[in-house]
Parts: sequence; C-alpha cells; structure tokens
Amino acid sequence: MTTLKELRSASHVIFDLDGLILDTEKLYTIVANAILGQYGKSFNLETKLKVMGSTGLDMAKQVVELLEVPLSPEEYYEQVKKEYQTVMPEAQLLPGAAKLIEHLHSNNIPIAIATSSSQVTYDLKTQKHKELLSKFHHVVCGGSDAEVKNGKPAPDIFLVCASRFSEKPKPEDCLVLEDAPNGVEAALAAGMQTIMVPSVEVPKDIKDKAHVVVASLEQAPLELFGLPAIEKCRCKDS
Ligand SMILES: O=c1[nH]cc([C@@H]2O[C@H](COP(=O)(O)O)[C@@H](O)[C@H]2O)c(=O)[nH]1
Ligand SMILES: [Mg+2]
Repeated sequence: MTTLKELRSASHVIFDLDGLILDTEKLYTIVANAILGQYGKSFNLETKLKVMGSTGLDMAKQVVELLEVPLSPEEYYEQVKKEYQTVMPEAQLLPGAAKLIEHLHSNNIPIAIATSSSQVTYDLKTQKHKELLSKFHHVVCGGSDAEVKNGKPAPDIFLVCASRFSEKPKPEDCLVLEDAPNGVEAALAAGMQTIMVPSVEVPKDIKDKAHVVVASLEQAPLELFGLPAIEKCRCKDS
C-alpha cells in the first residue's frame, strides 16, 4: 500500500464498477481486439489507459482516432455493443468485492456505484450479481444518465452520485474506490478522497495522484478513512 497524503474521515463510499467490482476490463480488451484485428490494429495499453472509464461514444472517438481505424466512432461503437451481448453476461466478481460490499452494508455505511456504463450494458454485466448489487443505495450509469453531462475524468458523475444519497454528503465526506486513471482524476476533481485499485499496469505518476493505492479490494484500508476495518466484518463469510 502507498500513501503520502493527509487523510480524513469519510461517511459515504462510492464504488466504480468495471475493473473494480467486476472483472470486465479483460473483457473490454477482448472485444476491442476482436474488432480492431479486422483492420490490422491492436488495443495497446496506452490507448486502454486513455479510454478506461469513459462513456461509450467518447471511448469510440478516442479509439478510432488514436489507432487510425477506418470506421466512424458510431460504426465502431455499434460493433462493440454487438460483441458486448455475448461477452458481458459472463462478467465475474473481482477478489474481495463481495466481502467489502457486504461489510460496508452490514455496518450501515451508505454505498453507491458510479459507473460510466450505459444502463443497457450495466444490465448485461450484472445479471449474475443482482443480489450483491442490491446492497447499494443507488447506481449512477453515467453513459445514459441525463444528469451526468460530462464523463470521467470530469467530476460530474461523482457529484451526481453524492447528491443521490439521502444524507446528501459533501464531496469531502465521500471516499471513491477506482481502478482507472480517468476515474481517479474525476474523483479528485469532485473534491473526494480516493483509493486506487489498478486493474491494469498504471504509470507511477498517475498512482501518485490517488490518496491510497492497493493491489486488491481485499486490502482496502478503510480504517485510514475512519471506517470500520474489514477484519471487523459482521457478515457471514468473514
Ligand atoms: O477497455 C475498455 N475499458 C473501459 C471502457 C469503458 O469504460 C467504462 C468503464 O466503466 P467504469 O466507470 O465502471 O469503470 C466502460 O463502461 C466502457 O465504456 C472501454 O470502452 N474499453
Ligand atoms: Mg473502472
């Protein structure tokens, strides 16, 4: 774990989804490579780091531009969405996700999800995990939510997400869990603290921006933010 910043107590926790709760980042890479391969291109890490956490059409614009794909962003996004139909329902949970969600829920810490996905893709990915995800107070799907004007790295999605808790916490009282550079930037721009759990190799200068970086949700140091430590979990499987 790395942390150099001064930390304060948090009352509410906001989770990212892809690459944090769900092991979908590898699925996104498979889908991108399946389409790009037809044009002799591949989805390199540099491009992935730029698009992770962005909404669908923004992602498509960047991919076709950065990799010089002979498709319009709309055409690329249509192909991607078609592939999602078969790939995304297979999404699995990442290590520590279920335990952490159940732990916070059983300790009455308000939790929510802020994902850049559209509602349609969210529904595809979460089919097998409905019971666990019902523990969240609310879910914001930035890709299709009218109130979210700009995608990550803009702060909009996290500010909208905070405003939908009954208690309407101030940004500085929210702790964000994120895997992606764009997500960490968005949380910081919103004035929130963030624990980064990278899902792919991330350059040091990006990790340095997060308040804390850990390798897995199993190591999330909640106690540094005044939240009940995971060891004190009262849930069944602890
Ligand atoms: O390799 C990729 N990673 C991530 C994305 C995008 O990033 C979002 C990640 O959402 P989240 O905010 O839950 O991490 C996905 O919905 C998708 O739009 C993508 O297109 N390609
Ligand atoms: Mg993510």
